[in-house]
Amino acid sequence: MSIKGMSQGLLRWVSDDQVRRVLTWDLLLPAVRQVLQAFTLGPDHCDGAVQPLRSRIKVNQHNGILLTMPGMMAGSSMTVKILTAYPDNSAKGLPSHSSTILHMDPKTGLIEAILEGNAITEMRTAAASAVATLEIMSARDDQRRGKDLVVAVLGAGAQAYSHARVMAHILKTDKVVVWARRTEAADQFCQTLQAEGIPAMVAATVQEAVVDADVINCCTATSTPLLQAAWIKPMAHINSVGAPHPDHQELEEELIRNAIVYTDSYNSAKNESGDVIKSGAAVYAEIGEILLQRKPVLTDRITIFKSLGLAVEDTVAAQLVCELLKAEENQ
Ligand SMILES: NC(=O)C1=CN([C@@H]2O[C@H](COP(=O)(O)OP(=O)(O)OC[C@H]3O[C@@H](n4cnc5c(N)ncnc54)[C@H](O)[C@@H]3O)[C@@H](O)[C@H]2O)C=CC1
Ligand SMILES: O=C([O-])C1=[NH+]CCC1
Repeated sequence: MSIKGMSQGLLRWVSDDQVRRVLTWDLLLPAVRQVLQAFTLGPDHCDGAVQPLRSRIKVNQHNGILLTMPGMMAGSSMTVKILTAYPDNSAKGLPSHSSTILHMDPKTGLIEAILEGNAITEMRTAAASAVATLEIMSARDDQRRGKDLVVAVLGAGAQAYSHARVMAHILKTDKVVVWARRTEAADQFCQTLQAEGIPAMVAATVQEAVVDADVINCCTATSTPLLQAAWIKPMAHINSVGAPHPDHQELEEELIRNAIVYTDSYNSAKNESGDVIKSGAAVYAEIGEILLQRKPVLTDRITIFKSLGLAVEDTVAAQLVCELLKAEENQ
C-alpha cells in the first residue's frame, strides 16, 4: 500500500503479511551473511556498515523496554527500527514485541517506506543464527560423518517458530525436538511444524529436548538461566537469541564460560548480554570475522552463537523487501 507522504512522492507502507509473502530464506540468508561481514568491516571501510549501540529505555513501571536501532549499509540504504519488548503482554493476549522500521534513501534522507517490523525481526534473527550454524557445523563435518542432525528448539514464540523453520531449511535433520513451558503451546508448535513437513516432536523437559541435540536454539524470554552444561553433548552448537539485556541470562554461567563463544557484535555482547556480562565469559569472535576469514573457526568444545541482533540486519531485510515489492509492481 502507498500513501502520499512528506517525501514528495509516494511513501510505501509494508505489512508483516507482505514481508512474509515475498521474503524467502534463499534471498535473506546471503543478504544477512553479507551484512554480518559488513558490520565487522565497520564504518571506515567502503563496504562497511554503520551502526551505533542501540539506545535503550527501561519502562520500569510496566516491565517494558523501548529500543531504537539506527543502521546504514555502505551509503546504499538506511533504516531506524523502533522496537518495544513487553514480556507481560503475552498473558494479556498481546504480542510481546512490537516494531516498526523506517526505511530512508541515504542520497536524500527522505523516508521511502514504513514497514511493520515483526516479520523482519523474526526472519533476520533466525537467518543470522542460520549463517552462524552453517559456518560452525560445516567446520564440524568430520565429527558428524554425514549423519542427520538432531535440532532442539526451546520456546514456542515468534523466534522459536522462525528458528525451527530456518534450521529445517538449512540442515539435514530427521528430528526437531521442541520444548516450551506451556504444554499446549509446545503441542501447537509441534503440530504446526509437522503440517509444514518438519519432523517435530515434543520433549517434556529442557533436559530431554537438548540431551541428544547437535544444534540447540534457545529462543525464550527467560531472564534466568535455562540451559545447563551437564545436559549438552560435547560438540553441540547453541544459538542463544534470548536474554538480550544486561540483567537477563538464559545460559548457565559454567556453560558459557567453558564454550567457544561467537557473537554478532562485540560491542553489543559486552554492553547488552547478561550471559556474557554476568559470567565474565570471553567472546572468541564476531561471526563476521569468521566469514571474512580473519579468525579460524574453533570447534573443539561446545560452541555458542550469542545473538543480540543488528540494526543493519533490519536495513538489508527492509531494502530487500522494498525491492521485491517494487519488482512485483513493475511486472
Ligand atoms: N537476538 C536477537 O536478535 C533477538 C532476540 N529476541 C529475544 O528473543 C527472545 C524470544 O523472543 P520472541 O520469540 O519474539 O518472544 P515471544 O514472546 O514470542 O516468545 C517467548 C517464549 O519464551 C517463553 N518464556 C517466557 N519466559 C520464560 C521462562 N522464564 N522460561 C521458559 N520460557 C519462557 C514464552 O512462553 C514463549 O514461548 C526474547 O528474549 C527476545 O527479546 C527477539 C528478537 C531479536
Ligand atoms: O535485534 C532486535 O531486534 C532485538 N534484539 C533483542 C530484542 C529485539
